[in-house]
Amino acid sequence: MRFGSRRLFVLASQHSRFITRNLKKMASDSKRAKLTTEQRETTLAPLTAAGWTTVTDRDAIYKEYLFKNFNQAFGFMTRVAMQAEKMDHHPEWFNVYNKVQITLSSHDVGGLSERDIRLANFIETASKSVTDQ
Ligand SMILES: C[C@H](O)[C@H](O)[C@H]1CNC2=NC(N)=NC(=O)C2=N1
Repeated sequence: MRFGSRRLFVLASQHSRFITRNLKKMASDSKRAKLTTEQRETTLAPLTAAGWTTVTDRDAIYKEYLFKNFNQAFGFMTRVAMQAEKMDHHPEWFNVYNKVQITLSSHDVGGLSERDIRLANFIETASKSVTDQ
């Protein structure tokens, strides 16, 4: 079978779009999937060291933050809320005065995913930036 250069160009372009689409799909699928055992070992270790614990009755992580007062707690929550909206990934949380209790889990996959790890790491940074003031 012989192809003219125009036909070859069209085929190459289609192929390249096909590859790009599949790579993107694979990347978003893995972000949406539950964490593998190996991912849990590497990504949860630093969070555990920072005080996050795994929840006993479900596949989720939890941490309680204590701030100086309500203003500081709510400032922290505001930062987290804006990031959560940006990520379309939202915490389960409870606040009384200076206390914020946070549970993270991906409802769509029924457990921990990369999005929980990313949000937890953001939350760690946000808590530090608020208490540093
Ligand atoms: C419709 C909307 O995109 C979904 O409900 C999003 C919103 N935020 C979410 N947050 C969390 N933690 N898990 C989800 O599965 C989830 N899904």
